[in-house]
Amino acid sequence: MTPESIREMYTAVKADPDGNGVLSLEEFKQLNIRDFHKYMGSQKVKMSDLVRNSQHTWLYQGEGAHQVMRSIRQRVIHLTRLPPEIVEHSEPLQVVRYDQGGHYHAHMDSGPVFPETACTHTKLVANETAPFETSCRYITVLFYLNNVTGGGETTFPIADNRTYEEMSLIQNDIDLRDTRKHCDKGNLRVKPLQGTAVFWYNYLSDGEGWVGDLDEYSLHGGCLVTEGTKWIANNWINVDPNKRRQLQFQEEMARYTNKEEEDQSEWTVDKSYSHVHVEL
Ligand SMILES: O=C(O)CCC(=O)C(=O)O
Ligand SMILES: [Fe+2]
Repeated sequence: MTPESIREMYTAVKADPDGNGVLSLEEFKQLNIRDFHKYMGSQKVKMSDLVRNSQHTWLYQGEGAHQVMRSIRQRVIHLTRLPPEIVEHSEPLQVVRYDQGGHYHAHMDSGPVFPETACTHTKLVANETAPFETSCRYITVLFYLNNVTGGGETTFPIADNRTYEEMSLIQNDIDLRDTRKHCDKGNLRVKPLQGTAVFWYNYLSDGEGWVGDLDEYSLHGGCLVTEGTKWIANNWINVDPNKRRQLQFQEEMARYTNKEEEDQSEWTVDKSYSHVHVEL
């Protein structure tokens, strides 16, 4: 967005009554979601211009979660052969629904990591300020939850393309990242099949047994759903390419989990005395 289009939007949704160009927390809280939807409708945003056209939610898989959620997590631990604590402290399961006409243009699930980049999952524990942030999704496990009547494949436009250069993604007006128009031209396409999954690494190895640079060949997207509905789920495994920060994060999480267990056992003792009624 340009500064002008932001100002235009603020005026349309009456977001900045004092007109100072900055949206304060108080002004944000006063926002009326209806005004916002009305404004978006009036903008006639083209479907193809949206990076994605889908809905999603998150499902907890940690301790105490439903057995189905726990078993998915266990299977991901076996599949990835990673230390369980790395998987256990990763993001929850993201469940996604695309209706007919839905898509997700080609993208990376995670960003490049420079020395001054923080990972979302470790940034609080690392307690460092950083100008950039990314989700540090080392692995993606994508589950297909249904069979899609038409379209909806997962495309990897440049998978295995050893001669890939960034410019070749857009040639003669053909943008290979456009999953509404050009899925048929990509290098690899996976058809959704209920109960199956695809699994890939978003980062290369650093050659020393740890996470290295972003793997540009992991570019992928969801093709246009031409008929029916598409349901998928994503399990992202977060690892900080900065090993020290990842280990510090794991130690902190272990401390936190142990503390919770201690609190829990105190509570159990309390509970066993709960029938004792003491008159004060
Ligand atoms: O819908 C697909 O097949 C791909 C989904 C995806 O890439 C994502 O959710 O990050
Ligand atoms: Fe993705």
